[in-house]
Amino acid sequence: MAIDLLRLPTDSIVRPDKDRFLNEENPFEAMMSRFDRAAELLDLEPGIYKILRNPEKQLTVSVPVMMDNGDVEVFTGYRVLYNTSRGPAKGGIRFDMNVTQEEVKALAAWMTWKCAVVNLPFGGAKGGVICDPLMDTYSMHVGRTENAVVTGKPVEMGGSLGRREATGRGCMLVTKEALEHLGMPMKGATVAVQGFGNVGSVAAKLLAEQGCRIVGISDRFGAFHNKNGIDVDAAIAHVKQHRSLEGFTGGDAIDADDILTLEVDVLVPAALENVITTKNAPKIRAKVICEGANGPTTAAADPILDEKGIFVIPDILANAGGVTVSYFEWVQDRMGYFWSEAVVNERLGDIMTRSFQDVLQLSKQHRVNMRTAAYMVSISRVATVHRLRGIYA
Ligand SMILES: NC(=O)C1=CN([C@@H]2O[C@H](COP(=O)(O)OP(=O)(O)OC[C@H]3O[C@@H](n4cnc5c(N)ncnc54)[C@H](O)[C@@H]3O)[C@@H](O)[C@H]2O)C=CC1
Ligand SMILES: O=C(O)CCC(=O)C(=O)O
Repeated sequence: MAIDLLRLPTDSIVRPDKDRFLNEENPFEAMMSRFDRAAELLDLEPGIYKILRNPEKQLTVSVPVMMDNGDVEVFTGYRVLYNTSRGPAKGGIRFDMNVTQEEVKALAAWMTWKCAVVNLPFGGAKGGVICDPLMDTYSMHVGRTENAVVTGKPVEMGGSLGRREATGRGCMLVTKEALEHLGMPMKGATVAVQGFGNVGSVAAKLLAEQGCRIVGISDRFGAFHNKNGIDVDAAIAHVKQHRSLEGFTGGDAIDADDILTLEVDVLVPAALENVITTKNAPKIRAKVICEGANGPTTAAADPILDEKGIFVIPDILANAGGVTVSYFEWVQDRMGYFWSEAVVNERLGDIMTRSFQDVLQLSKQHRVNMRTAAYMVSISRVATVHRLRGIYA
């Protein structure tokens, strides 16, 4: 028989010490400490608090793959369904040799909060496995073409126009909102971008189109500074030709770490987790940080950025443009009717702007930073559905 967690006395809850970071770089702990802060401010009831601190389901799988040479290799993969109360668990699969279960758990939780902060009818999940994308294999299993099951597909196969640019576009849109809120003009605002792949290069291009001056860019192979403004199209063309920024001549080469500490209006970390830590946070000189990557700032670095008065647009909001257009892709596939790129971008704009304003309003109301406010918006939306559907739904 199920115990009604809501009826337990509050003092039976052991809340972890929110100021204690066992491992600054453990992404799941980072997620949890932010979750705890928001849950406390929301005065979340004990039952829902406990439910939301744990993934619904975790699976470890062995995936057999027939290699090109005919040999069969078996790869380990993880799938974490963090929460499905708001809808099917959305979240891609990370293909990487270094995936860990803790990382997949954190990414699945972030997908839950990300989908909720932009109010998509999805829960959150993530997977990690080492092989090529699976849509053909999945379609083979179900005996028909299942376009709606995989998002980020080529447009010719049921993908959405605008998906490739969506995450970078979302970064540009929330940066625009943030600068307007802070009374800083977009035109002439200086920007540094770490990571020049899908998210970073598109964010740089779209911010430049809005009048910003991109003074620093970097990727795994090089970092460049140009106080007069980098020609972003030339940098994109360079990467297209050489597959990296190495050898780019449109700026002075600088140390890779220095991209994060340039004196700029806006810093866009769009490469990796855990790049802003207690070590370098005191040296960061940006006024606004737009987190294009998932988890670029450690939880222990948050208070340092707060003390410096840096306005951080948190990852679960800043990079939610990608999952939003993936949602649009799912909707279009289910209808079998596809929107023009202008319609996709307009609807993305509506969602990103409204979500930014929802978070900003709560941040003012509770006098908390944007990250805590974003978690509060998400957690309260997920918690509401648990209450409406019954606590165990
Ligand atoms: N692509 C998407 O739609 C979304 C991506 N994200 C997150 O954004 C981040 C970037 O994703 P993508 O742009 O799609 O990946 P990508 O693989 O296209 O680009 C990654 C970029 O980061 C650079 N990079 C890697 N290590 C670096 C280092 N040590 N220093 C500087 N640059 C480094 C790479 O050289 C590359 O330019 C990831 O954290 C990803 O999880 C989040 C939401 C959606
Ligand atoms: O739903 C998608 O397209 C993936 C989005 C994603 O991986 C993320 O937001 O971290």
